[in-house]
Amino acid sequence: MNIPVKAKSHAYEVQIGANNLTEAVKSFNDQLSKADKIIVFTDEKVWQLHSERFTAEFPYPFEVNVLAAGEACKTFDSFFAAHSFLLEQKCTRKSFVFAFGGGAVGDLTGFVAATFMRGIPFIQIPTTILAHDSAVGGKTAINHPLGKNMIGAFYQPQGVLYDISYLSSLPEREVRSGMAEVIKHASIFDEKWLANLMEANSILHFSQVELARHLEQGIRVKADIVAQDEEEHSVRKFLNFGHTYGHAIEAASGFGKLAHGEAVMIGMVYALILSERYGTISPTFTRSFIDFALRNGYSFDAVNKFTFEQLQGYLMKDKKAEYGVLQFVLLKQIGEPFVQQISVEECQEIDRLLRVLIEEVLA
Ligand SMILES: NC(=O)c1ccc[n+]([C@@H]2O[C@H](COP(=O)([O-])OP(=O)(O)OC[C@H]3O[C@@H](n4cnc5c(N)ncnc54)[C@H](O)[C@@H]3O)[C@@H](O)[C@H]2O)c1
Ligand SMILES: O=C(O)C(=O)C[C@@H](O)[C@H](O)[C@H](O)COP(=O)(O)O
Ligand SMILES: [Zn+2]
Repeated sequence: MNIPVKAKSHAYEVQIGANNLTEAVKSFNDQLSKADKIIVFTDEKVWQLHSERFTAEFPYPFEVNVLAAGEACKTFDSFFAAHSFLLEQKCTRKSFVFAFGGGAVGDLTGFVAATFMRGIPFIQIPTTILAHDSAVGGKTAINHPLGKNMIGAFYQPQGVLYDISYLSSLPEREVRSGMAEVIKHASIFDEKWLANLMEANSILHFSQVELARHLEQGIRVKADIVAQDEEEHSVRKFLNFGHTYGHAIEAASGFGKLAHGEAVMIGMVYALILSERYGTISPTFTRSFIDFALRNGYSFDAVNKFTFEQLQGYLMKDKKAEYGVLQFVLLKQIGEPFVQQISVEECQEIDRLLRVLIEEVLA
């Protein structure tokens, strides 16, 4: 199935299927047959698991650059090393880059492609559930120790080739992390979809067919928003639901300690408590959302490792903040997101309420 992403700067497709890698790569034959070099960026875990299969299925000669797994590859050092690799390989503007891995590989590779000789084409080959989100929409970045995704660019891939048969090797923790972004897409888009997820016995053990349905739906939500607002001046902010507090917890923990989706789940609960004050989300719903999260193995322990004061500096670096005032994505109701300015005092009050609620639920 092909899902169009009509971003203003460049329109492309997400080709999603099972065992579709070879065919999907071949669909770029016109461009790839003219490339002077094809480079694949991947990470050490993905390569250890899938190098044999990938090499057999990838229909062109390529050179591979194996990065450190996880957030460790979203650093300035690995960004610089990736550029060195491309230069050593004598890459030019006629070269073509692939990102074969999860969101970390995709974000790093995209930023390298955006900046190498001021921009060369790249294609995303996502291998995680989470990357149904990260591979689409052209946000590329590395982290700065002071904040998440602080150095980056909007740079769209030429295409996204999603062969979900590669997801079967994901450990449960990464399934959980990835499903948090599915829950985010459902929360900002469709009450029935979220209810369906919340009613599932477990969101960690969907069949391939069910999982594909959720991923396709998530990609459609994202593609539709990116088509309206590629560079996050308006509705794209909605895709940041759960990320203001989530990114603060993720950064404070030290990148890679919490998985991105684990942090976003905490951030979504924070945003729901805040939403109770501005719309029709009820405390009962928030409580049922926490129960749903706990049932599926999400943890809120990270919150109590930090004081609000320790999180505040990271919160204030949220990219949506304007003139020193935080903007949160809240829900009027499920499926109806909006952006609200929030004072630091209110932010601190919600942080306190979150801690009380966690204690109550876990008691
Ligand atoms: N650009 C965007 O729009 C966007 C959106 C969401 C998240 N992100 C970013 O994406 C990153 C998180 O993405 P992620 O969770 O995919 O991270 P990841 O790339 O770190 O992958 C998570 C872990 O799973 C392993 N892995 C990957 N594929 C595997 C497979 N098929 N089988 C077994 N193990 C596999 C990786 O080696 C890694 O250890 C964060 O840096 C986040 O900021 C970006
Ligand atoms: O695509 C977007 O826009 C998103 O916000 C998707 C998020 O899931 C993703 O984590 C994104 O990288 C966060 O962006 P940031 O601008 O807050 O760093
Ligand atoms: Zn995210």
